[in-house]
Amino acid sequence: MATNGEINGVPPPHTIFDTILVLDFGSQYTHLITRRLRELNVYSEMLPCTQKIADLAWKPKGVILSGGPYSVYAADAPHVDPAVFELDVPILGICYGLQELAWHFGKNVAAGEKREYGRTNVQVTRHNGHIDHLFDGLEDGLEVWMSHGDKLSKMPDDWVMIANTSSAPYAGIAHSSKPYYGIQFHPEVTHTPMGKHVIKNFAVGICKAQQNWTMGAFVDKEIERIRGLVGDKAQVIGAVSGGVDSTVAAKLMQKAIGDRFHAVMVDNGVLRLNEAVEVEQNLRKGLGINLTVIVASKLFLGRLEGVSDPEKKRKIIGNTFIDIFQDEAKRIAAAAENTERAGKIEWFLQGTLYPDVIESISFKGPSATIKTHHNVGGLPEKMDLKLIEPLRELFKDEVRALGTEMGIPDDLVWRHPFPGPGIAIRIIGEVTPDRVRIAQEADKIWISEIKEAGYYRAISQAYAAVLGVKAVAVVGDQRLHGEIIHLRAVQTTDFMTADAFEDFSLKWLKRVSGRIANEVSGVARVVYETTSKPPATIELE
Ligand SMILES: Nc1ncnc2c1ncn2[C@@H]1O[C@H](COP(=O)(O)OP(=O)(O)OP(=O)(O)O)[C@@H](O)[C@H]1O
Ligand SMILES: O=c1[nH]c(=O)c2[nH+]cn([C@@H]3O[C@H](COP(=O)(O)O)[C@@H](O)[C@H]3O)c2[nH]1
Ligand SMILES: NC(=O)CC[C@H](N)C(=O)O
Ligand SMILES: [Mg+2]
Repeated sequence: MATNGEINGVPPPHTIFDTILVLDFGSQYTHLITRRLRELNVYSEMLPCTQKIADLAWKPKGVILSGGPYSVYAADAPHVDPAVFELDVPILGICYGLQELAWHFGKNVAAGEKREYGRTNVQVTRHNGHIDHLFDGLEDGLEVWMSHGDKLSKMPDDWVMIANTSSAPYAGIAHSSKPYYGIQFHPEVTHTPMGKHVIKNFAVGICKAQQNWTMGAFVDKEIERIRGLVGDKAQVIGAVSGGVDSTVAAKLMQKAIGDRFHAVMVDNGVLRLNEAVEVEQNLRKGLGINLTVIVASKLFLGRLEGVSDPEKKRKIIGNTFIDIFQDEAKRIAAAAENTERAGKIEWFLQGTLYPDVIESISFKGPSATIKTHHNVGGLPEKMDLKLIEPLRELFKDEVRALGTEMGIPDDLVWRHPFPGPGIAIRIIGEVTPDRVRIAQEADKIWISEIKEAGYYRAISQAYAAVLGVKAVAVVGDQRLHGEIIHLRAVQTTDFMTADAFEDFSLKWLKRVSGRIANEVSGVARVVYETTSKPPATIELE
């Protein structure tokens, strides 16, 4: 079925902004192509390579075919719908994408003698006396990153070579009369320093896509879209943690439908120190969001008593959260029945981001199972609510830019992520009220010192945890058998891999450790973790 995702006559971004369609052949870098385009303020969406062009009810300004692990000549290799060549728009093939174009036009791709992997230099070549527009401004060549084993055995008819390397004659090819291009290198990775320039030449120079994708342009259109979707009466409910995603999504809802959006925050007793009070201040007073905070620390800590297994802790917290949220939703719904200006609660707000969407639609080959995403344990289905996901087209840095655009203060927009199960997975062993207090107080000192030293933004996530084994210390001539505080600070771009932050001096760490040991009662020692992920994970449990 052809659909452009239009709801109540309100069009989605790909019908408003010039859009470059990225077709994914399964490369681990495909999402980066989309990222680079967005950074150039060109809107881009990714779809799997199996996308039928007839099912696409919007027209892209250009199409990029990504890299991928297959060999185009293999029997089970994925191929683009040939209708893509009838769209009459420019096409750029990257790596597998180049090979796919060559295969379509000439079936002349074969296994190379050896893999070409790593950095190399590309020379830009002239044909008809000039270099190709794809390489405008790159006449002197460029350093690129390659990762392929197959190669073009011969140029297809009607194609010309536009770039080469010392070992590969076909680093760049172009159709002689149509705007079709192929490059064997990966312009989307940072190891190709001028790669973004090549992508810009294609998207802006060749496809003529407008560079008008900004959060300033997005915000008004999204507010209109939400209003169209929800209508004049329906109400929306959403779980809000005070984290970046839910806060930005909540602010957008507040701007669109005011108090018909109901934000619910649950104080589960394992939040950061004073977090619930601060979130309430920031969201309700600062941002005007219709927020209810439910204090349920006793219920959560009661159910966690005697539980040491991390997965059990997660389950208990998740289930308790759902119980509380459902009760609150019923209460809000009952109250809503008596108001004239508003209707039923029909929607559930979820802060799904574009990486979640990409993860669930990316091409993983014939045997792939598609992953599903639930931020809050399948609540909307259980409660028979429709899902509203205003951030589902955005990457995290776009969410931050959108937050700033809507006047959300920097310390909220740049806040480190905090896991749903909170401090419960930062205490090894049983979660007791005293251990929670120790973790919270130590974390407060750790984070405030990090902020004061100017490290907060350079660090992706930092926290203090309780190791749950005791050590001996001497405090005021008294023997203390106390807790060991574990400090963690990591740098990461995607939270899949991470490195321990290494810019702290030992002197600075010693001072902060001293503060924690002296100021937090019950602490005997303080350690800083240097393990990266993998093998470790970011959280302790
Ligand atoms: N204490 C809480 N009260 C209400 N909702 C919560 C709470 N903890 C988590 N949630 C819900 O779970 C979702 C997922 O949390 P997640 O940490 O992934 O996102 P976030 O908190 O919005 O942003 P960030 O990734 O910056 O922490 C939140 O968006 C929110 O809807
Ligand atoms: O909402 C959440 N519920 C969880 O159960 C959970 N476990 C880990 N995390 C967060 O995920 C990122 C990666 O963490 P790990 O390296 O520990 O797996 C980090 O940002 C973690 O904080 C969670 N977030
Ligand atoms: N990175 C890629 O797209 C590789 C394409 C193809 N599998 C090759 O090895 O040549
Ligand atoms: Mg969070």
